[in-house]
Amino acid sequence: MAASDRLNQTSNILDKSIQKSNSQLSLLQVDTPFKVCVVGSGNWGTTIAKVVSENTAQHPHLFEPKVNMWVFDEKIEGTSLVSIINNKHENVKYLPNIPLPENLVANPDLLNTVGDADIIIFNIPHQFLPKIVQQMKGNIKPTARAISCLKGFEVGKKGVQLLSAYVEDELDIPCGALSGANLAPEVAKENWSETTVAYQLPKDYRGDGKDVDHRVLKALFHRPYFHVSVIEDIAGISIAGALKNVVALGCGFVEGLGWGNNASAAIQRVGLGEIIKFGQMFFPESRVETYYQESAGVADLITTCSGGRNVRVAKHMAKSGKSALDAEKELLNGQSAQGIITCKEVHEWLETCELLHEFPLFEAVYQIVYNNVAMDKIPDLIDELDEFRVE
Ligand SMILES: NC(=O)c1ccc[n+]([C@@H]2O[C@H](COP(=O)([O-])OP(=O)(O)OC[C@H]3O[C@@H](n4cnc5c(N)ncnc54)[C@H](O)[C@@H]3O)[C@@H](O)[C@H]2O)c1
Ligand SMILES: O=P(O)(O)OC[C@H](O)CO
Repeated sequence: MAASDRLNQTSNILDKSIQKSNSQLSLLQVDTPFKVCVVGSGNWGTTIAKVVSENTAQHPHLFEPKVNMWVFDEKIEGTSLVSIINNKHENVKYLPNIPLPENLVANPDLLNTVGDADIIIFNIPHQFLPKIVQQMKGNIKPTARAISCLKGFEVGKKGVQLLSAYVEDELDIPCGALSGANLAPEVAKENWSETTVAYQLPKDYRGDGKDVDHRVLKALFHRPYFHVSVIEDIAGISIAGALKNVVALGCGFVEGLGWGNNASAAIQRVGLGEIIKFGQMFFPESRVETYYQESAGVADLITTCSGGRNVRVAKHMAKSGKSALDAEKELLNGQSAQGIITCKEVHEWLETCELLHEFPLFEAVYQIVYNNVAMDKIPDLIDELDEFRVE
């Protein structure tokens, strides 16, 4: 077959698959279209807001087209970021050079953004979550449903908590999660990638067509360039998403030291073992299969360790001798590398449980970031306690 025929055949297959998925969506009906909002407008917040706004515009029988995005407003050369986004349809600070849909509306008023929403998508660096959730208490629809796109944990009086569980407890609404191998700039440019959404129907599920279910979530997040698998394992995808950021810091250290790909692969091997162990130990409801079957597992570990912000910040620390916070500030223009906070949260939790020795890589990353332990000690720190090695 000639190359042009093969190309035509591929394009026909793609067209048919898009037609099939559109016709499945037109069969999906809801009583009243859901109103969607996004809390957060950083690099990933704005990207996900773009994704869902494209879908709400395309499926008005399922969703109200307008999507409100809460913006923690700031001045950019004297002009408010909110007004720049709404006039220029671009988030010039956190997602420059990406045109945003006109039905995506930036809103600086948190309560006005979330007050009438049926689906609330959380997408902010997780250190800001408690303050935001406190403000939202009593100011949302009791029937609202939430999805957390955050990667991290909440460590407090209740021990180590998934962020989705924290939202559920604080706001008394069901909350699922979205996590995957998703570097925001690539998704924003509409380069193909996959993601995983996890959601469990709540006890007070109001019925098909009346409430959010897996099909509604697929319709909300799936795009031709962003393929969504919807599962129930909220814990599995959230643990993998949070902890791969700590592993990525470890990869950045060895890469910054100039040790190359083998060293980075070794860190990822040990890291994956510790991620799975952490899940089994503290969240036994998480499924080991999720780590290798879903985008939110190994695939996210690989992409983050290849080109994410955490690995870049750690490399910069290794090369410049700067602290984690200084490196983050210098490289990321207001964005966050969540591994810096997550390794501290993990350390505090494991210390409370007297289990630091069970997670040598996580602990080594913490000691390097917070106690100036030399990066080139990583192999010894890991080797001492690496339970996967045969003596
Ligand atoms: N960027 C990515 O590639 C990516 C991909 C997948 C998941 N994630 C996860 O998504 C979550 C959000 O990340 P992001 O990339 O959108 O954020 P970001 O790192 O771009 O952070 C910047 C955002 O933080 C906001 N902010 C700053 N100070 C604040 C304050 N005091 N209160 C509230 N907000 C404040 C800024 O306004 C801006 O919206 C994180 O948990 C991250 O790990 C990120
Ligand atoms: O850029 P990072 O390191 O925050 O990683 C981004 C995403 O979590 C990758 O899926």
